[in-house]
Amino acid sequence: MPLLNVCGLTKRFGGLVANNEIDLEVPQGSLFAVIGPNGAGKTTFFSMISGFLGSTSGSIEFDGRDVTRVRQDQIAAMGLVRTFQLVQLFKGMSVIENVEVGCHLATRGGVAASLLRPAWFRKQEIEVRERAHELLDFVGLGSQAEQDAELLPYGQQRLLEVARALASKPKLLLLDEPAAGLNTQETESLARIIQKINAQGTTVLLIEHDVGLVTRIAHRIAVLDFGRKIAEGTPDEIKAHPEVIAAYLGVEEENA
Ligand SMILES: Nc1ncnc2c1ncn2[C@@H]1O[C@H](COP(=O)(O)OP(=O)(O)OP(=O)(O)O)[C@@H](O)[C@H]1O
Repeated sequence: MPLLNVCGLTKRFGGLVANNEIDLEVPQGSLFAVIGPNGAGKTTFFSMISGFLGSTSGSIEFDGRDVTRVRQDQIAAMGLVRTFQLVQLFKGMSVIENVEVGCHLATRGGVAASLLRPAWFRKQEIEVRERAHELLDFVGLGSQAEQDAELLPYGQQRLLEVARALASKPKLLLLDEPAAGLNTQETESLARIIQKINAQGTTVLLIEHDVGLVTRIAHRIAVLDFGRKIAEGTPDEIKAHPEVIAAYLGVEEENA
């Protein structure tokens, strides 16, 4: 059974069909990518899967449950967590506090516990801090833990966003253009981090513009164009797919 099973997913904005009958099965444990030109419908697709946007028709099943009409906070609590195309960190907080907020989504507590601070709550606070440190080390930001998150260079803010998303221990991590705005070296280190996340058992679905990155790390790739899925396959199959070459890679097909 796939971890995510999308059937006939469609989104209309007035007369515009942003997603048109998209089918997608993301196997448990895979590193899956969705690519496509600007305006192809990638973000719309992600927003529907993560519950930020209602669909016009179609269905979304996650971890064996129909989540088509489930709210985004409930979907996140089930283990489907996304990052955004534009970095969205908590302002006025340190690097580690940003990750701790993510950790708290996966722990018990509430206002009463944070005021009364019973023993179990204090123990939990220590565990949260330890886990936040581990996650910062994991993405290579361990030495910047106490720094103001807003003062991090852009590439590191993106890594912090990934660490925060991991803090809630997602089953499926959706990464929306994680390499946007990164230089070659930062993209390489991000690629290694995404592979490590996947190797540790988290299923990853990413949207990317950087075809080079995607074909290097993804197990399977789906291609959107004008709201339709025009191809799906392994990186080698996608690189050789005539419709993808014509629509996306912008290169003339050989012998055409
Ligand atoms: N809220 C909205 N209202 C109206 N049209 C929208 C809305 N959101 C997206 N669209 C349109 O739907 C189409 C798909 O947009 P979407 O942002 O999903 O594409 P994308 O592949 O993510 O593009 P990009 O790579 O530029 O982010 C575009 O034509 C866009 O203008």
